[in-house]
Amino acid sequence: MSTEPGHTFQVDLRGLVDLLSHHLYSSPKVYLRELMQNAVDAITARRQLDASAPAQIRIRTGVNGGIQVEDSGIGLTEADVHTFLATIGRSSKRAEDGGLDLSAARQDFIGQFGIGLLACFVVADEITVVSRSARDSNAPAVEWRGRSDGTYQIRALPSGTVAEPGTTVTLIPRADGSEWLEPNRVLRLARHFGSLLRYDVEIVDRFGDVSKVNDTPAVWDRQYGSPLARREALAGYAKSTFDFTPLDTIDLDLPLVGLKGVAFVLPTPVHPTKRSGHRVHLKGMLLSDSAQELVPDWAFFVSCVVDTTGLRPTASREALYEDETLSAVRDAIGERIREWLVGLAASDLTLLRRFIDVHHLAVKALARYDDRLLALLLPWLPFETTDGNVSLDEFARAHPVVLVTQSVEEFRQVAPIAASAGLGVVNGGYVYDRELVHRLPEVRPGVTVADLDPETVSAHLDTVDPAAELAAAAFLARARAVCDKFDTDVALRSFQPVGVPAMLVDNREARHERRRAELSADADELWAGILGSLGSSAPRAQLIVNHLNPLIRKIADIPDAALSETAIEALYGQALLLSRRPLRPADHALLNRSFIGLLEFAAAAAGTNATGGGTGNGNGGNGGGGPAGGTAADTASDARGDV
Ligand SMILES: Nc1ncnc2c1ncn2[C@@H]1O[C@H](COP(=O)(O)OP(=O)(O)OP(=O)(O)O)[C@@H](O)[C@H]1O
Repeated sequence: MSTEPGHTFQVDLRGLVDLLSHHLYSSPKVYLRELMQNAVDAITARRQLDASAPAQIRIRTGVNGGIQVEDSGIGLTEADVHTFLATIGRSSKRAEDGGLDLSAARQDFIGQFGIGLLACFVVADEITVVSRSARDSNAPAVEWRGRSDGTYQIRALPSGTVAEPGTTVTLIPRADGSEWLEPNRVLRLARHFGSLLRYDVEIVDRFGDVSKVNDTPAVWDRQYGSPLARREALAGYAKSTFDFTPLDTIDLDLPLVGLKGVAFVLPTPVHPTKRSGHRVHLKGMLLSDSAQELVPDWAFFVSCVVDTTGLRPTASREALYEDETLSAVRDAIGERIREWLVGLAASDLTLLRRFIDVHHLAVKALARYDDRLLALLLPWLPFETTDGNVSLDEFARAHPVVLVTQSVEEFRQVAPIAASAGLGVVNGGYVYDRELVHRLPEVRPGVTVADLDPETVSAHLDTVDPAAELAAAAFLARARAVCDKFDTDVALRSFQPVGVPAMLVDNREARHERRRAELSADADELWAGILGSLGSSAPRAQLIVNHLNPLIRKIADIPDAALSETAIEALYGQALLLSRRPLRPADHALLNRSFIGLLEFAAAAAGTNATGGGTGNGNGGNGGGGPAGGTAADTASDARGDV
């Protein structure tokens, strides 16, 4: 068997550069980060040989329209250049075997992938590296000239050309890259990425003027005259960096991953789904100003800025690599934020109240998963209740039985009536609220929490005396017959406010049950069977008619059956509208029918009055023109057909 000769992959560098520029990096600006990072790493490497070696990084702008980055780092021999610089994917900063096991990347270096220099081809057609090694003092200085088409030249320089070990990288811009190398832009970018770099970087323009890049030590590491001065400095930093003055600042310090920084508590509410961006520096270099993975989801009320040595970047170096370390860091930062909240509850109630005012939604989201926080903060959280917007503790003191609605509309409709009957109701319709209120007894034993159901409301409303109930018997029987069609019971009660003629109390379970029954009626045999087997005996809705309401008293006295039925349908329809629940087609038909029916009666009564019939209320008898004789009812049923 003959063996085919082996071949080597060819790499089209232009294609690779396009790939990086358009898909790996978010912007061409990263070229400067890569250059600064290589310079810092080179100095780190040299200092490992000689702790007193100079640490200078100088960026010269306006050099033939491009830039020059000089460092006093470890430098490269000709062999190093071939091995590391001219081989894509090879890096001197990984384990000795050069493998891609990222966990083996040496702790001290920022780079590790061996592709960073390629980012320079996004803005430059040609990169020149002149270097002299600090490892081998006899090795000549070397010049490498690489082009974006993948070709490079290398030559040894005459001795004496480069006085000191170190490296100088020169970029000459591409036609479409010059804006990124323009002096002011370079200064801004260098400060953006390099403010916390551990070695000083300076920018020298073509007039020789020098600007500083670093802004170290980090604002959280500086010495201040007093805690107040520190607080103010941190607040000033948040203002200039994030454009807000924080409610408070939480120090972050996780020595195991060399992480230090601060979490700023946002002064305004944010939507729980909108996660704030965090500024993450890796060994001083800014990795991202919008990293989201750093804190747990629930902590959406902070924006952090941190510098860490222990986390790893993705290859684009614009996000954090998701691994166990990152997950542990996230948990630890979460724990720190939780401790801060616990601390507030113990020692700074004013700030806690301000925090809860702004972020109660966040805290509610958090308390669902965290029993300790639940115990600590649930009593402080505000809820919409029949006593107004109050904390649960305050509410539970006034109401040993806390009733909670399942929806906002249920609360809107029932709350005033329940309140006047002495019931304490919490609006459970907002996100998390019902779940949290139900957990109150865990925190405050002795308090009872129950869902508000139709029976509870009607049981707390005043019953009417037997004589009045008897007098209304005919009306009630008719009302029950009418409402039975809508799976609704009818009860007569006295309640406040007097102005409400009737209310419909219902719950979601009952509504689902009715919906299921409707579907099962319309479905074919198989589905009807399945839906039928899902059925349960959910409570029926209840139309509670207010005996104190003057209109009800009048309606109860209407002798005419058709008008009385239309009036009952109208009452039901109005209560339905007040309940603000979604209307079904049958509900629309009912509203239409009763409205048109009432208009018919009103028009007929007006006609009777105008012709001088003199029958008083115009709906009392079956006499000529009276609507009850059939006209209105017929029209109403016509209307039913139209819908
Ligand atoms: N200023 C410099 N001084 C000394 N060596 C350098 C310098 N710049 C680059 N190198 C060498 O070239 C190699 C490749 O650099 P490159 O920026 O492409 O990748 P890297 O820094 O190793 O990893 P990353 O892709 O994560 O940046 C480096 O590993 C290093 O050995």
